[in-house]
Amino acid sequence: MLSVNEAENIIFNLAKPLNNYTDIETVDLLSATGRILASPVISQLDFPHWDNSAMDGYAVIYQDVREASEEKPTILNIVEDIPAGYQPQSTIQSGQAARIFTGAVMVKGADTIVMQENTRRENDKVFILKAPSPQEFVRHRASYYQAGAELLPAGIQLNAPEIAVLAAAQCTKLNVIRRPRVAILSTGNELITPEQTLQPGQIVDSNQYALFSLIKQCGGEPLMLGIIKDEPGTIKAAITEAITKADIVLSSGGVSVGDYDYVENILESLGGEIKVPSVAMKPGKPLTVASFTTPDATIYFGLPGNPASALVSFWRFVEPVIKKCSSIVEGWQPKFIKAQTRQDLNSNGKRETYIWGKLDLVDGVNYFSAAGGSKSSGNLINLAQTNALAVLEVGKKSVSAGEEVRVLQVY
Ligand SMILES: Nc1nc2c(c(=O)[nH]1)N[C@H]1C(S)=C(S)[C@@H](COP(=O)(O)OP(=O)(O)OC[C@H]3O[C@@H](n4cnc5c(N)ncnc54)[C@H](O)[C@@H]3O)O[C@H]1N2
Ligand code: MOO
Ligand SMILES: [Mg+2]
Repeated sequence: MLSVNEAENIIFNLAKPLNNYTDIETVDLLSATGRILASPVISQLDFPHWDNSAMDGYAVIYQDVREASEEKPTILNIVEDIPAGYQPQSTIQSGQAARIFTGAVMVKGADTIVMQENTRRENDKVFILKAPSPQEFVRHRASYYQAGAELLPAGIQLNAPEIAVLAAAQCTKLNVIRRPRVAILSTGNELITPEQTLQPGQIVDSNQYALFSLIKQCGGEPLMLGIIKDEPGTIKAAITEAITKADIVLSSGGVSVGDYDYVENILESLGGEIKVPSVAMKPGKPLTVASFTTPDATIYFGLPGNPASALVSFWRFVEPVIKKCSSIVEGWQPKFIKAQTRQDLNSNGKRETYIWGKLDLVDGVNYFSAAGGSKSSGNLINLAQTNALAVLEVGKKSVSAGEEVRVLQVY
């Protein structure tokens, strides 16, 4: 059986970023949050656009006020009032100043701003009570960014700071990478939808919902193909549809060794190359990964049916693949951190074990608290309100409370 690291190498290498030229769409700025920029943005505007004042105060010539003090103020004549948004008309001469406000355009002739608190006003005269430093509180044109340089590179995710930059640069239409299309199908004769009436022996298809939500949260476009009966012909037809429509396909169930576990054989019969037949991890052992030579080089994940196994497999392997396919340049890899466990954690030591729980940051220390209740991979109830998975590598049978453990952050 492949180790988690071996499986990870194979799976992450299968994932190819979507194409920055052909796999793009144009979106409005207000729809761009979370999207991945397809091409670099260059602005023809300098930032700041003009020399301007960082304070409410007076625009002066430094040489005039360099000796100013409370005892010996420099007295200047005010020749103009400059609010923000106004284009100054005068040129300051020695002995003169202009009243100016934060963000207002710097007046010609002046080179320094004296903040209001260091002045006293008498009619059209200002008394400078404290010498400023040269060029103090002047925000110089192009000191933040020079027109023509790269403002934002391709491959970054657009979040609030980038949206602000794009708004300021008046970029209202953006080329972003299309979302990777991820098909989901649930296999199982026992499955019903959440709307149907439960009959004895049936199980509600929660995996389809969990996967839909996970795909959305990591930037993919989910395509729900529904519940598929455990019949080879039906599964084959559904998988055929899924691999033609999607970049990535996720099925759940039917990958173990039972009489109704058909997925692996069907993948092979459709020309899929089984890259990962199972993984030495708990939960998630029967994870089956195949690649197809469809035009989109579809990657197929046969996730185990047990709800916790499906989610853990998703967080460990599928989420990074969706993010890498989305063409994000940095940060698609899983995020592991060190934390102190609040309880003893146990494993049989045979497979890399993932224990779901909650990560808290208290006074700069990360603490991991394992979820209470049954650790069965059939128990989805105690997955609620968890945000992390503690990892016990093969051979590690326990970590005691207070000791350090490696943790995969999933939210
Ligand atoms: N003899 C063995 N039996 C099992 C082994 C093994 O090595 N030898 N592995 C076990 C492990 S580990 C897992 S995980 C499961 C995986 O089973 P499958 O992927 O084949 O999944 P199913 O048999 O179809 O279902 C398992 C379980 O999960 C429920 N399920 C399935 N789909 C959904 C869904 N969409 N939403 C909610 N719940 C779902 C299903 O009803 C079953 O209870 O195999 C072990 N067996
Ligand atoms: O992988 Mo199964 O995943 O242990 O329940
Ligand atoms: Mg099974």
